Amino acid sequence: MEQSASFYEFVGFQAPQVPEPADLADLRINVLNTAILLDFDGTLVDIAARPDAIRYTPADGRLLSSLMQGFHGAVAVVTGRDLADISYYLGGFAGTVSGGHGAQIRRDGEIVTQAEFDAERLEHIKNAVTEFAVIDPRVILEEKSTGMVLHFRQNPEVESLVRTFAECLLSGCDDFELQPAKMAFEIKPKNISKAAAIEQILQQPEFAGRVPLYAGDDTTDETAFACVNDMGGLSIKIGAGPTCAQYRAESPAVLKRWLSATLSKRRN
Ligand SMILES: O=P(O)(O)OC[C@H]1O[C@H](O[C@H]2O[C@H](CO)[C@@H](O)[C@H](O)[C@H]2O)[C@H](O)[C@@H](O)[C@@H]1O
Repeated sequence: MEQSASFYEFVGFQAPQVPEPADLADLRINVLNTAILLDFDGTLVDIAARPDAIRYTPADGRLLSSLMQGFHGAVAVVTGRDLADISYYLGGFAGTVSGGHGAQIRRDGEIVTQAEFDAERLEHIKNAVTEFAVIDPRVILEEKSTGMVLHFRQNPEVESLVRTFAECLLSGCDDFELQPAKMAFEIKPKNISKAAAIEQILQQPEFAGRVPLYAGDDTTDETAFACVNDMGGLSIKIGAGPTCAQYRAESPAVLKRWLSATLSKRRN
């Protein structure tokens, strides 16, 4: 039975504590039997003012290429971004990419998974959201092939208004749901998740039999952490906040330094 903190305060005990993740600096992995699965925003790149203002540098591209080489192709980027959008940033990255919070998977340049949903319903949702943003331009819209995001980073005061609007729009809707994100609310198909995408990716020959390591920064990454934890894998939370991940890194820069150092140690 779940007990709230006030129950424990009432009876004079402390609520059970989730263990604090260990420092990433203490983690050593074997490149020969580990698969690398990386979230994108807030994990590989720093969070920016707008979705199109991130800085994905040539050094980031080189790191992914080195990881592909070092981990023999067992490297995937698993992001909430639309596949078309993330492909633009990742350019020539040859590894597996999942977009739309698990709705899409691209492997060897081919889309091997595309979530099914009511396309007509999504069109109506997109139209309504677009009208909302015309009436209240304090939100920035991000259109995806599987959904829509309402960003309010520039105007945090509209958060509850945006939430109420989106909740009303989706009330009684069987196939789409609201997903809170960092300074944004996302409308996405139900029954898709990064965890399901990870399970599918791990069946690919390059990944099969390897210990999955997943790094992410957001509440949307918690299902992925739980998934790899259950498989006996490794999970890394980037930044602050409650998490079920086993390790924590302060920032994308710390994670990238650790990944580079892991590759260098392999060569020595
Ligand atoms: O799964 P991720 O790769 O972490 O993607 C999650 C969402 O990231 C993006 O939005 C977030 O990052 C933006 C750029 O730093 C920031 O401006 C925004 O406030 C954040 O919510 C992206 O735009 C979304 O599509 C992703 O779902």
